[in-house]
Amino acid sequence: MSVNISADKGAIPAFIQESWQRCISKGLQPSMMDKEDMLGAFELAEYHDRYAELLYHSSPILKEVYHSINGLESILLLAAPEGYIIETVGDPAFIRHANNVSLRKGANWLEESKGTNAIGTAIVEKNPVLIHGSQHFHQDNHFLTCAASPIYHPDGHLLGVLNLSSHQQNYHPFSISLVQRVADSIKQSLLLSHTQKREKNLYFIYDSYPDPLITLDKEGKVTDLNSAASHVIGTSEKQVSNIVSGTDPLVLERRVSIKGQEFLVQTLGKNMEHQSSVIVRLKKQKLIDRLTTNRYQFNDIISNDPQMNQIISIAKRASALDISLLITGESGTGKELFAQSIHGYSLRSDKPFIAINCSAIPENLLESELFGYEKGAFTGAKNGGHKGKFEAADGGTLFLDEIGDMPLQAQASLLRVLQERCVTRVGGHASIPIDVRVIAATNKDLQKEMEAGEFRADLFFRLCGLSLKLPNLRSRKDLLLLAEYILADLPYKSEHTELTVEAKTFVLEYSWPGNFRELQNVLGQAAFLADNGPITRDMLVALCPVSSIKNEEGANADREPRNFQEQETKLIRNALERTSGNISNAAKQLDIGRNTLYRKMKKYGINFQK
Ligand SMILES: Nc1ncnc2c1ncn2[C@@H]1O[C@H](COP(=O)(O)OP(=O)(O)OP(=O)(O)O)[C@@H](O)[C@H]1O
Repeated sequence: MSVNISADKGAIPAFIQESWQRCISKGLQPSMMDKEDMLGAFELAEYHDRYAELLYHSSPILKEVYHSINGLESILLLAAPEGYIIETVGDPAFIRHANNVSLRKGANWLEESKGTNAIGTAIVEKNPVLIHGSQHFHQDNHFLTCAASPIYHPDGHLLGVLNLSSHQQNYHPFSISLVQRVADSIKQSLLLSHTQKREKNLYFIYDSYPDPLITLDKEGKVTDLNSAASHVIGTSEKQVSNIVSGTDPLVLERRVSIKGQEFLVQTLGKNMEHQSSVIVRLKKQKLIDRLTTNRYQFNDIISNDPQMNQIISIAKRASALDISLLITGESGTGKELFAQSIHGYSLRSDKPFIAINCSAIPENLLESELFGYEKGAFTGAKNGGHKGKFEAADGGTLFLDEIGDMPLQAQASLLRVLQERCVTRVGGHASIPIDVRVIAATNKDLQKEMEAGEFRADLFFRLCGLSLKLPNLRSRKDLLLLAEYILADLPYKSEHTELTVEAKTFVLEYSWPGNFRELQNVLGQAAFLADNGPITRDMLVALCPVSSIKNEEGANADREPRNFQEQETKLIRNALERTSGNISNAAKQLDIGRNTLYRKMKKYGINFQK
């Protein structure tokens, strides 16, 4: 046969003409088959191993389909993506004909081997194809009519090809849709088994998760608990319900006490597959201290605020010097974040970072926690004695959080340790040398505390080799950036989780007394409330105490902007003030284009003078 593409053009589908062209360009000849590419028994067995999952899911389906088309003198074949036939089910009489052209297990039916044919061309086209009679490139195959469909793995890669072949006089228009549907059934079967495996894995993770996990339905009824939860709480439905009762999916964290142990109850969010259920995690709280491994680095500090950036650069320089540091700032401004980053940036970074919250430890235990104790030092002291935090932090950094709350007696002992660079355990005599850098932090005004006689001035000067005062959130110029960062980091965000213009105004106007932590908490709850939609001003207002709205513009600021225009005008004025009238920067902060900003300034009659 000579392949006359132009003569047949009208009747022959374009993809077949293209296939013929490929065959010709590879030097194939319609009248002559190339040498057979046939797998040996051993290689075929290897293919069976490689495609065991496909064979497992398709074999029963192929048998069932064949059963329903039995009598049509046909053969169903499964080929690997490499073109080799790995499974056949068919009419014995037809199988003999098929054998004559190597339409059998082990043979390769890529276009390179067999010219235009349903298996090879479906692999090229990545779509179901029908190749009928003389549309086959090789003359020997003209007696066939074949339909083939690719089978895709649930993750999208080509897993094989399903082919139905018959005598061309038995051609039936349903053949292509039949192979397509069978290929789909095989894919569904694979998908189901993958989902089941995934669910099993998820359940395994849920059940073996080290913290107690409890699942609640939308009415707040307990539907499941993992092994850790049954171990900690017991399996009595009443006990479990008591612990989670009142769990509001919008309240992300609260504390409970179970058998004398403190737990943080955290709502992990909606279970997406069962829209309305909620998973609650109980996280064990260490009351006394946090033996923190160093977690944060300077890179983790989000900032586009000039003042904050300057503090970061000072803190980096101070990291290298082994001086003591005092970090001050309101609660939630990032004092511990800085302390950890400084440690991570210093030459002590491979040594321990130990944090201790001076306000969380009962007064009579603070010294033994800091300096350790010898056996029998006090009632309840462990027999072998105990290392204190100074010894535990040896070589590294000790972070004394809430130093402003340290009792005076402990302050005196701390001063001695800092001066002598040695600790003596409570109840002991030996002086143990220590090499520890101290970083202290407080949200109190130590100056006032000193004036009131509550804080020792000599200790203050010891601690304050350098002081870093962290700005509060309301004075920062990068509030919207922080908000964006927090939203982007939420596990349950969607592409629509963003602040509306009015909500952005609110973020800029609210005074955020709880600083970063409050912003994080409010946005986390709002995103949850928004249920994958935009976060509105109303949602934020509902989550924040109204009394904390900033009051910057004298008498007029007593009231809320009345409408959208007023809000937008205020938002624009604020942005221009913050950027000293720099249009590009203001537009960037507002997340709008420069031209839009000019247009809006004109519209609202804003004439900002630098
Ligand atoms: N600029 C920032 N970038 C990224 N995360 C921040 C930033 N500021 C604060 N945070 C985060 O806010 C939370 C509170 O920070 P941190 O605990 O360091 O504050 P703090 O000032 O020590 O608070 P407190 O005085 O209540 O102990 C932490 O999760 C911290 O990671």
